[in-house]
Amino acid sequence: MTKKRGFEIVKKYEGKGINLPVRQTKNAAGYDIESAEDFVVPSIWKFGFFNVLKFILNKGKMDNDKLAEVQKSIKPVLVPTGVKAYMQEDEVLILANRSSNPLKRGLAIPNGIGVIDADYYNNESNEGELFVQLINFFPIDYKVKKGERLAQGIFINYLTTDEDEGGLKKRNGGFGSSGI
Ligand SMILES: O=c1ccn([C@H]2C[C@H](O)[C@@H](COP(=O)(O)OP(=O)(O)OP(=O)(O)O)O2)c(=O)[nH]1
Ligand SMILES: [Mg+2]
Repeated sequence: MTKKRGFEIVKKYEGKGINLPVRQTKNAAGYDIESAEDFVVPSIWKFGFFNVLKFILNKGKMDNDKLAEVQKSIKPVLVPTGVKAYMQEDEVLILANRSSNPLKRGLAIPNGIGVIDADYYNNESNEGELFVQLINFFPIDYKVKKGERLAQGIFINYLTTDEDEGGLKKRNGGFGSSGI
């Protein structure tokens, strides 16, 4: 069988009990993607609240170091999955949240959806490992268990405009690797 699309375990997590994503029901669109580790998604309030309050009381003025500290405390986390996805050149894997996540766990994907490009697979910086970007808007930290299903991956085709042959850059990572 020629390989068209699928998931593989990245080298770093070989032999570490990672499950490849599966669909739960016959016609489910999404392959459920699990956390590769126990992981804490800190509440955005826990560390940020008092700093934000100070910021407001200070009428929006804050020195750069303090501001960096505030932003860091509210930053989303990248949960490792231990898996990478291969697909055809005209395909993309969409990482969508599970609808139960905001309701039951306060977990949201702040980038809306994750876009996993076909050329992310086996990139030289992280081998193409998928990461789920999350924030926790509930007031207490959320403890993710290894193997907990956090997001779902949906493979789709994408279209390109006339005479577009693609960019010239080589993908060597994610999360801003192509520049500002
Ligand atoms: O939720 C996500 C979103 C992205 N990625 C990886 C795969 C994707 O191919 C790469 C780049 O994503 P995107 O193009 O959305 O982010 P960017 O900020 O534009 O980064 P880059 O400059 O690397 O393209 O990061 C993930 O692992 N999870
Ligand atoms: Mg990009």
